[in-house]
Amino acid sequence: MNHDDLDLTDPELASEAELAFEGALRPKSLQEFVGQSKVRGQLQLLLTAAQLQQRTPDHILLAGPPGLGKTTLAMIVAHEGGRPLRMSSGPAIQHAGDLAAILSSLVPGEVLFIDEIHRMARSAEEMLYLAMEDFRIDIMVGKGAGATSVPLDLAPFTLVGATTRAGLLPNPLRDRFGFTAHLEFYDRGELEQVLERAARMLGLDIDGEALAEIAGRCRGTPRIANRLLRRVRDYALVHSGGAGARADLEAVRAALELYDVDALGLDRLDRAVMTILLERFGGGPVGLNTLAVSVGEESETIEAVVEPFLVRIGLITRTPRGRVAAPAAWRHFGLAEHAPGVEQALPIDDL
Ligand SMILES: Nc1ncnc2c1ncn2[C@@H]1O[C@H](COP(=O)(O)OP(=O)(O)OP(=O)(O)O)[C@@H](O)[C@H]1O
Repeated sequence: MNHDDLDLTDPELASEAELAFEGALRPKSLQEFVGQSKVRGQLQLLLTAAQLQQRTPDHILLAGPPGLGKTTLAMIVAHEGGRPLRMSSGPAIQHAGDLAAILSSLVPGEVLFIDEIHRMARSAEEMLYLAMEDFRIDIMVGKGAGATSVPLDLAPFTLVGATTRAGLLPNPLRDRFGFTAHLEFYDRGELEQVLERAARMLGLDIDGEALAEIAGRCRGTPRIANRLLRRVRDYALVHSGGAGARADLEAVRAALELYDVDALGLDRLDRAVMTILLERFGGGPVGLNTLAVSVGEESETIEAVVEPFLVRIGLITRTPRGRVAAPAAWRHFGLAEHAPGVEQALPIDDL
């Protein structure tokens, strides 16, 4: 993917170069993993207990917005226990047979990571229940009246599921995870630590003020922090005439302005949602589906990717009657609250 096509603050996008860079940057142990201290403590306990009892750790569900470290944690779970890791994703498992092929080839103790587990086919989900509980699956042989089910024992494994929408998982699946970790957006101090580490690895000489500025504009998300840092590195490199990458506050501001990353780090979609909410609906309340249709996006994306961050930074609130813009939103967009002449909100479609 070309950098020009990449929305710098979209936590779901990643270019090929970026994926390679992410791989190099991924912390390899819980100790190196920055932030999420509660989840880290919980995971450490779960892994140590399993090690003491010489068994495979319980299944783990990682829930939270994109780019907060779910894949990284899955890799750490495997790495800390010295176990092999198999990676797959919900959209790649469209039939029970796809899952059967993966499960039946796992080696004892293997960690199976399924990203976007909420997008797996229903028939596969049902197969997974039995596999998680009894390390067994039933394979259907033949068709129609002559079909029989043949049980197949599996090697004990640990499933690590990742989802941006824990609420979409059926209860029987959710209940089979021994532990659910809810990942939170990172605070500025944590993001500065992520950035400091990445800057060292990139060979970028950057001061504290400059790091703090990037930390404030990356949507509380390490993936975006690392991405912005790379653009700042490019800027610093080019402006030094290739002499060496050194960035200060001024360079960071100039680089991020060039890439349209505003002071709060809002991306195009965030801005589109906020502008519609403020200008067309007079600040709300407005239903999620109406908002999604108005910006031409799936309501799932608005709910899982856009909204959590806007709520977290206090630009919108969720009320029983719909989404409402907070006073800070009017200020950030330089608009007078409940500006005259706004269209009347459409009927509230969903809550
Ligand atoms: N706690 C952390 N400390 C340091 N770096 C981190 C941390 N969390 C994530 N990162 C970095 O952020 C990038 C994205 O992380 P990761 O791929 O694990 O996110 P994710 O939640 O799995 O995202 P997605 O669900 O979109 O795949 C990686 O480069 C990783 O190194």
